Amino acid sequence: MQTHNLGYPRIGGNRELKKACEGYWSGKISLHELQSAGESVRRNNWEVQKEAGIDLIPSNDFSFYDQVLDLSMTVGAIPERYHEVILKKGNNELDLYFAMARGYQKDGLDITAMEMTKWFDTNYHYIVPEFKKDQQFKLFSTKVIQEYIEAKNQGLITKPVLIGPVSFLLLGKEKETGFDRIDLIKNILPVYLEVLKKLEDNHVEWVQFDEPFLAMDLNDKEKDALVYTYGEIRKAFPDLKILLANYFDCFGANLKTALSLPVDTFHLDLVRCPSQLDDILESGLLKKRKSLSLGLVDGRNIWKNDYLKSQKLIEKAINAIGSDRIFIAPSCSLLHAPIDLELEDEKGLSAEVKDWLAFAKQKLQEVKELGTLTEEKLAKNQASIQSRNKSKLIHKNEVKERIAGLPESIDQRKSPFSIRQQKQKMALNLPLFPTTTIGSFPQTTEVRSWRAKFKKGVLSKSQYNKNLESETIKAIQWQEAIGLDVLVHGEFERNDMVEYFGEQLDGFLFTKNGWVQSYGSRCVKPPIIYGDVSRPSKMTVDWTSFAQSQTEKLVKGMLTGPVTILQWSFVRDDQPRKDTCNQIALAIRDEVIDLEKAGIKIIQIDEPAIREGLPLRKSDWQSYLDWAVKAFRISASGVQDETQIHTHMCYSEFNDIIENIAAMDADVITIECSRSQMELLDAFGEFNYPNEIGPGVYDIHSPRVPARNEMYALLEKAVQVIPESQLWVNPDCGLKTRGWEETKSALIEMVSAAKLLRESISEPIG
Ligand SMILES: CN1c2c(nc(N)[nH]c2=O)NC[C@@H]1CNc1ccc(C(=O)N[C@@H](CCC(=O)N[C@@H](CCC(=O)N[C@@H](CCC(=O)O)C(=O)O)C(=O)O)C(=O)O)cc1
Ligand SMILES: N[C@@H](CCS)C(=O)O
Ligand SMILES: [Zn+2]
Repeated sequence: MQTHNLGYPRIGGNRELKKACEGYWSGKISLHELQSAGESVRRNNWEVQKEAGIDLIPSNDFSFYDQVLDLSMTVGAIPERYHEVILKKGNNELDLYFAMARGYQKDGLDITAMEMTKWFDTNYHYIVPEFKKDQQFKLFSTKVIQEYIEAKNQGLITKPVLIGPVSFLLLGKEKETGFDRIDLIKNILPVYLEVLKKLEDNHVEWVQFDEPFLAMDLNDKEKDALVYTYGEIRKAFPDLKILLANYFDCFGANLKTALSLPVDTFHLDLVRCPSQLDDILESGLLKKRKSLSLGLVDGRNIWKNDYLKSQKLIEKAINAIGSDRIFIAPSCSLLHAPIDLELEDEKGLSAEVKDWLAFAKQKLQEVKELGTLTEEKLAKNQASIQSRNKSKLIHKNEVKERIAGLPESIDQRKSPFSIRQQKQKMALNLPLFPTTTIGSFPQTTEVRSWRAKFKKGVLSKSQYNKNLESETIKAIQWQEAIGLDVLVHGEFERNDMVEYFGEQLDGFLFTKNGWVQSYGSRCVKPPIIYGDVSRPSKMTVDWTSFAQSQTEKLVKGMLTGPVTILQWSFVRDDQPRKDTCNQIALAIRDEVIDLEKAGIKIIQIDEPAIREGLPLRKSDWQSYLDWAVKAFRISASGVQDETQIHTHMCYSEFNDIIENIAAMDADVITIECSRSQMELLDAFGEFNYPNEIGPGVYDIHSPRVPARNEMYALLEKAVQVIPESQLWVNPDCGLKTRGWEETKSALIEMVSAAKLLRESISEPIG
């Protein structure tokens, strides 16, 4: 048996790449320094994998921002609006690349960024490729070849990783009507062949093609595209060894097509879909000499692998096809795992708990050990597994009893929306097109440094709180001054919208350095849910009440919803996710009720991850949606009719789940909309969505400041779709990643756009 890896985290053990990119963007470091930082991350990653004894190590899994954007650069899918960036004096390929990712607002240019969306059901975001009807492709960036040569020069023959052409096209978006992007397969394939030729010239042995759309529902045309693609690649490169990777779910109905492809190895995610090993072995469709890559080590979670379970799957495969035809691997790229458990000290994670966990580096070790499993290693592993199974830390009777005793009506508001809306209009007295923001204000270096100093014990708790109070007061005063209608406290006390709650809830652990890339240079540190969840005390009431005490205007309470906390944490795997979600929902429900008791009249429960949590196959959607929607409703329904519940979602397509969003029955939903020019709103209009909506008019992912008329134009589009009495005005998402200067300018413009709209509505028609 051989071992291989599908991809390694590229942020660097101490987030070196994040710091280098941000340094380059702010002009603090040179291009050369940025490139050296990249080189050093790659060298280190290759070393770590080599030391772990992995046989086939990936290359081209590194990226300065996103692997899908890298591929858009490789195949020259560069939208026209960026062509000017190339021409501007002093700009290099990376400047163009970053302009596509982040927008470009200098040298007299003002270019919006490309859209960003979720990578399958993960919390990683990719930059959406843009295609036109007559889209031409040509080899533009040779990064994949350069990185292969770079590793080779370091004495390592790597396995370059490329997203396969079918998945690449499907990940993208048609930017004009009248064509289907999968029809571009014939145009794009020659560029892949050119890349493979260059790799072959450099004596490449293996290439990994990721085709994760194999885990989704594919139509016949898409399946035909797969057959065509890999047939052509095989024709052109009869000797190239090809590993075709599918992950995040079963091959399902695509199994027959997949196994017919002329590739050498099929990678299976046996964590998400262990039953597919039987399906494949019993199908009789696996041709002689084809091998299987068994994705046994969970690339999406942090629990130690259960060697006994893995051993059973390995033995089954060996008995059927022999060990020569087997690779051992993680289930997917390790991009989604934190890097190194050894960076955690005992103060954060107790020795008992640490023994239950494996991060990316430890997962490499697991892959290696599974490839050569000895009795001794198995016994040691089973001792850890038993220690976790039997631990007293995990179970809390009072939590289980509360869940078991919940009444049927636990997810019901007192009255239907139409009645609540009237009562809320009376109680809140808001103008037409109320303006608000989504919660966070800039998390400046200063705010973060206070927290860092407080955590290190350099700043006292009272001084830390005083600093946060003064930041909150400034934010409240400033919001009042520019005329926003519903204010927020700014979330300055929060490191992250999930981690902050994880730190306060029982049943959660958090790490010091367990960073995972979320998008570009932005990382998150997902908490670990290891046991039954409960809320030992109020989590947000003090800060919200403090903010409310500073103003006569309404301050919106700000919570993260149960599905999002679940989705953005590493979740225990010893009970169904639904059960864990309900426990979190009750904790949030208690917080909502406490906020109401403290006099807070509007409470937002963010659920940006509801869409992302959808299973990949439509047939599995409804059972997920049923429990996810119910968990949100449990969290939201403990309040009086007059209390207005908001929810917020970003990076989501809503068309196919609009009924379920309506079933959440939030009084107001704010959604990200601006990058898609309000396209996302159509689903709400077509469905006659009954409750109130705030479509985002300001793209908060880009440093560019939208002008009043730009936002006004978006609002004009919105009033075509949504009745006036239901429409709110707000940015796409929170403003924590932005600086104050751009935030202030943009929000002043936004308020002014809302005022203009009010004026235009009040003028008599004709
Ligand atoms: C809304 N989004 C979120 C997602 N997932 C989450 N878990 N949280 C989210 O908010 N998914 C979808 C989107 C993704 N968007 C984002 C947006 C922004 C970030 C982000 O800003 N990440 C920060 C890290 C945030 C954090 O935890 N900050 C800590 C400080 C950590 C730190 O760097 N400390 C420094 C010392 C600081 C100093 O001295 O100045 C250090 O350790 O070296 C905190 O505030 O305490 C990022 O920087 O990447 C993520 C996802
Ligand atoms: N309240 C959060 C939502 C992000 S999705 C924020 O404003 O950052
Ligand atoms: Zn958001």
